[in-house]
Amino acid sequence: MDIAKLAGVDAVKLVVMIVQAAQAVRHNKKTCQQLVHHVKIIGDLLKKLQNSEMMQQPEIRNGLNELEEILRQAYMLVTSCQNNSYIYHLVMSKRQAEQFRVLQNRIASCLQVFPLISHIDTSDRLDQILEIIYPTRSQTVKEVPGLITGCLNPSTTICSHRDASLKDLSHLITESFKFNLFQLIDATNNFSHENQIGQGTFGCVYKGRLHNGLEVAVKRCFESPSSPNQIDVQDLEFQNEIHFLTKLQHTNIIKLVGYCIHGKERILVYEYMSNGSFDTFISGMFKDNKTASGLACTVPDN
Ligand SMILES: Nc1ncnc2c1ncn2[C@@H]1O[C@H](COP(=O)(O)OP(=O)(O)OP(=O)(O)O)[C@@H](O)[C@H]1O
Repeated sequence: MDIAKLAGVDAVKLVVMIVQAAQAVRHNKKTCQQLVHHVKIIGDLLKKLQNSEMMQQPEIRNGLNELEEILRQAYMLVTSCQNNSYIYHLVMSKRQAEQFRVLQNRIASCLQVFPLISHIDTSDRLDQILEIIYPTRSQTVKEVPGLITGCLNPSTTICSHRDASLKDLSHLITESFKFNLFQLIDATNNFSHENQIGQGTFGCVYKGRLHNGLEVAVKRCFESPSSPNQIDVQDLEFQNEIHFLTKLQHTNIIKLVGYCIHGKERILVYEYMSNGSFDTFISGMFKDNKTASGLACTVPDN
């Protein structure tokens, strides 16, 4: 097939075509399977992002166009491996090997960009949620507890995302909630076993008391895995949680009091909930017929 004939085919369709084509290859079977493995990952990620409004943004579209171009080449390469001719294989094998190498590199670079795209997408969605919760153009952060030295001045006004860039906003907020590690060591009796009140997927939770007397639940995240990419993803998830909870201050949302980043340590500090466990609290919220979403929050009915 001529590559020009693939011009209108979108990325998801190209992924399907590549997977099918790989089933009929005669040469380079193993290399084709490796390529298909990565192409399938891309396909799954694309399906997840498909309905996101962000996919229509010009900079994302440009990236997608490039991705489609890579996938078209991948399809052509895989179909060329279906050729049965021994002579063809002999003549082309060196060239194909080089093409596979180049494509694998380009695909690997694409895969590195996905966590970033997904991070931007999550931030966009959070902004949309905020818009529902706080429809006013701006709001004063009066409810943010003034617990830490250098905490936000209560009169500080946070503009809505229409007025300030998300980057500036999240920087402004997250900087104001920072704890240092020693404050948390002090609060939790050096993360002692006696202070441990639970454990979740991401880390152990300790009961603690801050200098000002406030009881807190301190979630000390498990150490990041050693692969550099995985650390990036885990850090993005950590930042997302800070970003999300610091922006959402509502009576039915567990308040994030602060966070700490120190070397490999990633720690989140929440208000302590004395009225039973986290699960009890969540099921209680459901009994109230309120909507709950991902991070155990409820959204006002109005
Ligand atoms: N703010 C809090 N106040 C009191 N106890 C808490 C608080 N947050 C967590 N806990 C306790 O720590 C346990 C673990 O909580 P964590 O949020 O880490 O995980 P989870 O939500 O239970 O599970 P997962 O992380 O898998 O979603 C909870 O079951 C609860 O007993």
